[in-house]
Amino acid sequence: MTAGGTPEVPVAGVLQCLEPIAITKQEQAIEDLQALHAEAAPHVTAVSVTNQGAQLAFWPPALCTFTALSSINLSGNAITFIPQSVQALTGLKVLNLSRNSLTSLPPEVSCLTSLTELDVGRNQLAALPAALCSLSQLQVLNAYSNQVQALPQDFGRLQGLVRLGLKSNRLAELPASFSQLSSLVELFLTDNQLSTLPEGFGSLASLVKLQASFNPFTHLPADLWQLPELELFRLAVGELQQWPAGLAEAGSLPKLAWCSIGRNPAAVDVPAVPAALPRVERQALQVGEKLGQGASGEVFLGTYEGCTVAVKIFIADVSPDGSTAEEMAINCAVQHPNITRVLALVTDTQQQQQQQQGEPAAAAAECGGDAGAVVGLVLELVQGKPLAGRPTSQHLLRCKWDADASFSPAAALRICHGVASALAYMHSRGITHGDVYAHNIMADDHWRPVICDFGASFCYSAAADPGRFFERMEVRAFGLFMGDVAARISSSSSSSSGGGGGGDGAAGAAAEDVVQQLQQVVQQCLAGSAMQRPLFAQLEQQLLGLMQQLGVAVATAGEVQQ
Ligand SMILES: Nc1ncnc2c1ncn2[C@@H]1O[C@H](COP(=O)(O)OP(=O)(O)OP(=O)(O)O)[C@@H](O)[C@H]1O
Repeated sequence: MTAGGTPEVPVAGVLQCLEPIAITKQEQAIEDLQALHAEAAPHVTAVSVTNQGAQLAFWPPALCTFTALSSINLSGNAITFIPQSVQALTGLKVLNLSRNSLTSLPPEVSCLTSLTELDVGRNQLAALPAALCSLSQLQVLNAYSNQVQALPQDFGRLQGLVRLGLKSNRLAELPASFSQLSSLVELFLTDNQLSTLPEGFGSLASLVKLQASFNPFTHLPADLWQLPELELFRLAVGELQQWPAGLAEAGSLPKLAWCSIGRNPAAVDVPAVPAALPRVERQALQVGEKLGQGASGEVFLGTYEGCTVAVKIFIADVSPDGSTAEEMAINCAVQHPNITRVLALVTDTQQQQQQQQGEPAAAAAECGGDAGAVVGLVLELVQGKPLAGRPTSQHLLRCKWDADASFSPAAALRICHGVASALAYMHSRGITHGDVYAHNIMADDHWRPVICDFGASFCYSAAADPGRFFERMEVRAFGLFMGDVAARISSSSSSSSGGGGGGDGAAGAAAEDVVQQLQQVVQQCLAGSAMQRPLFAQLEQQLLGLMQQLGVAVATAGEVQQ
């Protein structure tokens, strides 16, 4: 508990004084609690009792006498209801009640007129009260993992909402007023029962991120394709029969850069995993240090047939952006020097037996219809690390780069050329990566980039996409990536290798000229009209031309070729 100007106070002790019966376990005790309460109540601005091992069985009513409170965090307790007296907390701005046992919210929440953030995720709410809709200051509402079946009809009155989390509920439709949420930037609808979105959805003029995979969408409103700011659209695993043709020509979704539509009838089936690909039993693999972890799996250093490799073990049979089986199948289908190479499938016979006996098991996927519980991939080890960190909610859809990340002109060109080459290869086979970000691109000592993570990838029919919308969309993601790399070019960078590192005099001027040209290529990729963007094959050639101007060699696996 913190109070402006007063020392930090162990909150569990204060709450014990206020509501002895509310705490089932108590780990701390302090002296003279009554005096402390009397002194502290008017000043305390924040209370946090969370994950301390001391579970609150219910909301301590006396907490509502702390009228100076602006933040309450009671997440991870066993609270079943919020008392009516909560109405006194008119100055409360942040309320976190996630991971409790709430079955409803009282109408008195409408009195929390200063509330800007409300987190009621992972409870047992069957509905959100209509009273919530009067919270005009509310910017963040998180209600993921509940059992909400419908939103109040007036939901659109929440016009200050910027971030709305409704993942893993039972929503079958959204109210018509939803289109009035004009400030909404991030919307999470993954894993509901939605078969469409309301007409007028295209009025969400601020929407940048729309996560809507794992819904039985059969159709989408026509105006959705006009969303002017939408950059990320996840729509995997649904019933969508057709992706509208002509989106590129119509100037639709001008800022879309990341998309996934895998496992919809509108996508093309992924290729079968080659039968000749070796399989190795999980128990027979030597696995060591963890190299990384993402939403879909954990990656370890391992040994396979005497070679050091990376072993990716999937943590569930679905990932936030699609299914693990499709991710594996697509990764197996692509072979390119700038794409992480699959050496073998990892199987788990024990797990397969458990599944056959009807026991729950961890991730296991049928790859291409062939038998066996495939739980992971043996991958060629990339000697290097991801170029940047994942985007955080603070950096909405933009990777987190180290403050000192810098590239020589040569290194930057090698990276950009390698990625363009890999994406040209993928799109020539009708595959969209779907997640082109610096955090999914690793680079080795020679600045050979390697694209990994096919969790959002999908196959499409080039014939049904004559304007090449999917490719031009992904060119925008590449342009954003390339812009980040170009912004970190320094002619004095120690990343220089293979010539063309800049330096003094004529060489320096040539490097500067090339960097300027690279910036122009970035701008072409970011063109507001998709049809004006170049395709990856052109980009690969343009970047190769820049490398040649600077005398830079293409970096390939294990060697640098002139
Ligand atoms: N072939 C490889 N060689 C070395 N390290 C690797 C390799 N593949 C992945 N890694 C490491 O493991 C991390 C996670 O891998 P990956 O991005 O494939 O997982 P993910 O669960 O799909 O992630 P995301 O949350 O982005 O979907 C990478 O960021 C990287 O650090």
